Amino acid sequence: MDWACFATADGRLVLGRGPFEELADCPQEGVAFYRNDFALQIDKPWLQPTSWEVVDSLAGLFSSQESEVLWEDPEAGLFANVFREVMERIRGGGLEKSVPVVTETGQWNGPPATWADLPKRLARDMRLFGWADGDSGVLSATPEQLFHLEDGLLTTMALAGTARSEERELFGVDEKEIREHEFVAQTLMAKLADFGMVRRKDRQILDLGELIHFHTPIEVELYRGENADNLVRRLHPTPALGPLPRTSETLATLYDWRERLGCPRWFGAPFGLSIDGTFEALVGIRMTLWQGKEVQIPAGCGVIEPSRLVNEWRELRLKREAVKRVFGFLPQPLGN
Ligand SMILES: C=C(O[C@@H]1C=C(C(=O)O)C=C[C@H]1O)C(=O)O
Repeated sequence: MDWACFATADGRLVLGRGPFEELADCPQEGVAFYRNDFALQIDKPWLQPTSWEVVDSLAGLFSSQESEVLWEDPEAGLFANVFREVMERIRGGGLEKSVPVVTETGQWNGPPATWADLPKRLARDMRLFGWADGDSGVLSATPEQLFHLEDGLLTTMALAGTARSEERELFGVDEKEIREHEFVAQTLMAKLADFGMVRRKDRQILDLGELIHFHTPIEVELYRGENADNLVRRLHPTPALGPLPRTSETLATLYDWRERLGCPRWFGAPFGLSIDGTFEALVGIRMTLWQGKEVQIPAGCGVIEPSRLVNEWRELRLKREAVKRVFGFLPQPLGN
């Protein structure tokens, strides 16, 4: 890896430069990035940079140019097949929820010049992270935190349920969206109960400008010191990105659906930073991935029994469009 960046909860953008030392365990001191794939298959996920600094832009990481991208619409038929299989499993009783992912692919000549200023242009609740390795890389502006760990206090969130900002009133009373969200919130509460005293705040609406989500903050006063790797394994994937119930079988079917739909391994995966004795992991969504001339934007949708194919397909497009606007592939709407 050549570089990695992570926007911390207190608003610093930490940029680490390679070569990175790969470690199986979190180092006791200094700064280390945590990178794993969706299936958590990386043996040495901790990456210690040769040097690091706090920056306020990504200038210098990307060559500035007029970016041109030729996007190709994802195939509806492939998604429809997977959607049908998800529904069959749900109706068969072995599954309550899963999260198929559709990836739009394009050919580009490089990132838009605006990427340098991305840190300044993001909505308050979007957190930036990314990395590059030779001619491939990832940049994410994610609204979703897996967890933050500091002084025996773990904070996390349920984030699920999606609509356009204009639909806010109806969204607030939409039973299907509330149910989808509650699956995530209640599963997190149950998983965390072993670790300490769990407190849940009220469900809120998180407004990202173009999209809104239900958001429930959760915090846990830990009974004892917990290891970051164990917590990642315990919590990832939450039902915001993973199956419910989460068993080796439901995970295996999700891996299969993701693979058939061409989902990149980094999508939905945890990415974190250990600094000053705190650790935080974000959930890798709302991202652009690239490899040479190819660029990808994946998006997932939570499917539960009342979900309908056309609505989910629309939600996936909505999420991709929001990502395209954030990353400068589409113009910002007037007024922003
Ligand atoms: C899977 C994504 O987002 C997740 C799924 C959501 C949903 O299904 O409503 C909402 C927020 C995220 O937890 C994505 O952005 O691709």
